Amino acid sequence: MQDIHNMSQLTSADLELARAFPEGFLWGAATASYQIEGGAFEDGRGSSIWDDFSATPGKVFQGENGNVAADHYHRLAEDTELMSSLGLGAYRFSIAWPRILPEGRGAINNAGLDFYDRLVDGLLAKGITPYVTLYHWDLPSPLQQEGGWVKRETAFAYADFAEVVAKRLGDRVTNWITLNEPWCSAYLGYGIGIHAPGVQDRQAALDAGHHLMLGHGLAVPRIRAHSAPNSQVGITLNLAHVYANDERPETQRDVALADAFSNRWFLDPILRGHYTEGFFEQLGLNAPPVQDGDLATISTPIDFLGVNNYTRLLVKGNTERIPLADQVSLVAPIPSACYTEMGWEVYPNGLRDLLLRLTKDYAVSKLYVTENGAAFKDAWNGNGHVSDPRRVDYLRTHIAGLAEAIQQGAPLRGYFVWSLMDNFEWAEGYSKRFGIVYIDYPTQKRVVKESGYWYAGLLKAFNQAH
Ligand SMILES: OC[C@@H]1[C@@H](O)[C@H](O)[C@@H](O)c2nc(CNc3ccccc3)cn21
Repeated sequence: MQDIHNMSQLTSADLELARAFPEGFLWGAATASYQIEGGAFEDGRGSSIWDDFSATPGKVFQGENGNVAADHYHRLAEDTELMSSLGLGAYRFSIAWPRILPEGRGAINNAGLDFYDRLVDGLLAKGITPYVTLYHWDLPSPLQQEGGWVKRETAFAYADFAEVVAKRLGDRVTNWITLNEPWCSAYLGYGIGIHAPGVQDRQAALDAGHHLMLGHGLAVPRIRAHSAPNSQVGITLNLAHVYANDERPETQRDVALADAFSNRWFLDPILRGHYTEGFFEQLGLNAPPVQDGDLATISTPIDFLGVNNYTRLLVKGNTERIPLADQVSLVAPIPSACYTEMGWEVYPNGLRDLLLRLTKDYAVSKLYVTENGAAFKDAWNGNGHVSDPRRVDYLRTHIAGLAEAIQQGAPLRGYFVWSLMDNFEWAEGYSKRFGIVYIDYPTQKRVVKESGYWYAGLLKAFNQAH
């Protein structure tokens, strides 16, 4: 891979931005197993709920699936070389539970562990620090057949899975993320059913959310027991700062509701040891099946909070009726604002303000932005690189917000751009591209985008400044 650092077109302001970050700040990129690996039926891998969901007509854009994806399963050497050429300090990836325990529990598939062994060793050989997400939504199908995350037993199966992986990789992996976005797993997967497993039952979402958090709490000590003493364990939550569209009382009321549903549902149990007061009533639902000791387990101390953020929430109070927490009306698209291909408003200050709120309201010792990025209409004409100026601007403005947050006291230790490469975007299939590297799926060619050159240049400037 040619040295791509010299091709970046950084402005003098970009160089100054790179220098604004403290020594030791970690720059990385993130992916997830089902979204990039492919190799869906190889070397003993079992089926996941996303294999099943993708195979269900009407669930995924054009019936697309992760059978091949970006074929990462067969391209470890090429892709780790690509990461190295970008100058990444870290790489966040997830473990496919069905590769390790095809039945969800019981028999271990060593070929699955061998794949991640090779990946970790490849990263370390190139000086790239692995950040391992143990669960990024690909629950083994047999566990869903028993009820999945609405069943308490799944939390215990997850902790067993986490220990199997930590036993194999814990001598080399020192950065662990138990879950990616339990809010999405619970609400999108079990509440409104637009993600796997496609259940539409809001009470089930609460129950699943509780068991996901229980699994997190059960797994933390199991991971620590098999990792080096200097290891750190955290969890990644998708969070968004909530803004009021006006000063009306109903807007203030709905801002609190939106914050409870979007953020505090998981922040409060994990970091404060209790659910938000009145939360279940605000949803018009029953409490999940909390057992004695659960909240103590869920709030077991963690070393960092991973934050996935892409946009903000702008709330306009509803005067006609008092909405339920998950039915707050958001402000319609604003003519003067910019939106990504996902329909998400581009609002860089939202990431800064979110990090400052977390610093102010929650006792987090360390924060990482474990995902931030944007989908735009990227095209490649078959030669040269891919021009994606809107993504360059998205990254530039959001990263500038990180520097402000650090300056104002946020204990931010690193940033992972979503994503290293274009990939399977869940129900959107391959129609949405988030990568800083373009994937030409018919040929599986990797084409660094303008944003990839820019990010590589920023990382080089940062390294030169320290
Ligand atoms: O949608 C982009 C990424 C996705 O590819 C990742 O797998 C996932 O971790 C991820 N989370 C968000 C933010 N959360 C979210 C909220 C509503 C719908 C979908 C995602 C964005 N993304």
